[in-house]
Amino acid sequence: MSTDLSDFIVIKEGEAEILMHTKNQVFYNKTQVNNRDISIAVLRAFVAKRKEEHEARLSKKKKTAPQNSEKDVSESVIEEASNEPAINNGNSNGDCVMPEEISQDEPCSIPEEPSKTTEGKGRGELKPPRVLEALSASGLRALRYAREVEGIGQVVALDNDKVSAEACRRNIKFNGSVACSKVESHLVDARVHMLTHPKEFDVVDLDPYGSPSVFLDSAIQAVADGGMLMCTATDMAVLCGGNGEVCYSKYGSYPLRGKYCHEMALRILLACIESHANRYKRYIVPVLSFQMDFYVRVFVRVYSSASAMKNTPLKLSYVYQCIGCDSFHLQPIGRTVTKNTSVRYLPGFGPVVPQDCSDCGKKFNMGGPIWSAPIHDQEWVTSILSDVKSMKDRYPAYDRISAVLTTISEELPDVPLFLSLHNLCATLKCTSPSAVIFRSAVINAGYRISGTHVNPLGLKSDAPMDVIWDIMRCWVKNHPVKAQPPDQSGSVILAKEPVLQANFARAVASLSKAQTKKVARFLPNPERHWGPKLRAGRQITSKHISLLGPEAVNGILNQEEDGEEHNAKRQKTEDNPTSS
Ligand SMILES: C[S@@+](CC[C@H](N)C(=O)[O-])C[C@H]1O[C@@H](n2cnc3c(N)ncnc32)[C@H](O)[C@@H]1O
Ligand SMILES: [Zn+2]
Repeated sequence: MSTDLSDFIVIKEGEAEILMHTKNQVFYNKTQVNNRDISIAVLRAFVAKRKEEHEARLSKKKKTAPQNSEKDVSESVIEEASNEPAINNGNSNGDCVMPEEISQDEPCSIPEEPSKTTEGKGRGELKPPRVLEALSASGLRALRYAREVEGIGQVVALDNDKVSAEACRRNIKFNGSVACSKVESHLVDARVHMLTHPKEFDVVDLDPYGSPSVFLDSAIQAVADGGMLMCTATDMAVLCGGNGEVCYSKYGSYPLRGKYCHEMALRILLACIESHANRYKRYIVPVLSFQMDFYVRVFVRVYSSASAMKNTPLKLSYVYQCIGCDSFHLQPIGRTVTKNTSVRYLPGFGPVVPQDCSDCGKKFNMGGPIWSAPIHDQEWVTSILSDVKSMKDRYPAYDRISAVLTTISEELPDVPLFLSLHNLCATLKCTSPSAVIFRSAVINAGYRISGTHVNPLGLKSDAPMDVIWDIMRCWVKNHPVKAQPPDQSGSVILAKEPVLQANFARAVASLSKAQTKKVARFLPNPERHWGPKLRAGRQITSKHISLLGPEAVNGILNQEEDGEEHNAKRQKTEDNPTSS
């Protein structure tokens, strides 16, 4: 089958160009440029960090074993040859080639037999990191990694859909010699490939339709020690509590429908990845986790250690969420007792809340377990952000990703979930203090407070709930509310006298650094229909409209109508858009 180029349009993102069939048989979502840009930024940081760690290991080894001969050192530690890519992948990617006939079995690249590990012992070299793009569709992401990330090794792109794998191969050829030498495409079930290549990839990227849950067990086994798993989940309705039991069956956690649900989604995904890691005596360390547009994405490093794994229960908690007011409380799963030098691992003390909420008297829902340890490594975040700022032109979604990374860099790292000032005020039926006034009162009471990247109105604080309610009681004393029925949560809360006298005087730290400098932290979507896309080749049904919302579906309809046929049913949908 030869390729007629008039059937294709060329899409360029970053350094990569892909050929998209006008019939749109292969998945491509322009919205995910944010996702791909951040992934490239993290990948760049990973390449640098890995090299740094390797050098530190080398010099430590040299210091602790001065008696060793040079030869011993080179043989007993992982040595470094060159972190340069096999072929310079800067802008000299070679000319684009026209796709010729591509047979299914013909490999596009001419990869040599990949080495089993990239940090080989005794051969004196740190090889460039190997990347697995397990669910690659058109190969756009794999191509961007190969062309844009200096020091990257082989990029293996998988897809179990024949048309997608063919498109990927075509796109590899289309991107020239560097792409051809670095990216290889396989038509295979990603789970089989990952299970049969244990610990062979320094980076595994999962970017599925919907939930990644079925891929996690194999993916966690394919990551090399110290490697990184990157994982997207777009099934936000599941992760955010639409059907708690479905979330439990996929991820092993119950979601709650609080304002913080998107952060909870991130933490459920992390807890789930950790549980898969633990099955293989491994554990994760999150580097960056974010929620954007219609999905969550996490970047975690994966290590093996049976003893470090014992700490997992200390990093997980259940969440009690009051059904009457906005109070929530974390119930850690485990605790430790240290005696002299020995540490005992024990179940957590509980319950951390009484049967009825001590603020409003109502019952609690219990969600989780969630990952309650930090979801980002702030050192990584700072370095990624400054790196992104130093090469603005290389990130098509620079404005959006720098805004998100800025907000993340200011999040309190050790405070899971957040409060919504609007919800607190809705409970009390009072007018809202400004965020600056509320933040000031919290800081003046001796606690910390920050924003959150998932919600412009969310506030993270280490102040206990009784302090938060005391601040609100004091606010209401100066801004009285109309009398409400006595059994309402707000009335119960306001019936108590505050123990703490809130001080609303403006505190210096009440604005974040970004706010002070007027740096953008939340940006609107760049265009309409900035949302999820249907699976490639799918027909649109009313189920899609209810799942994705008419806005997203209308985007697809519009695209199709621009191209070709449209039927009356679709037209009808478009005539009656409602906001999603
Ligand atoms: C959301 S798309 C990937 C998009 C791509 N990562 C990007 O950035 O443009 C998901 C892809 O996973 C593929 N897929 C689904 N199940 C798979 C499996 N078990 N093994 C390999 N590929 C699979 C689908 O065919 C589809 O092309
Ligand atoms: Zn309550």
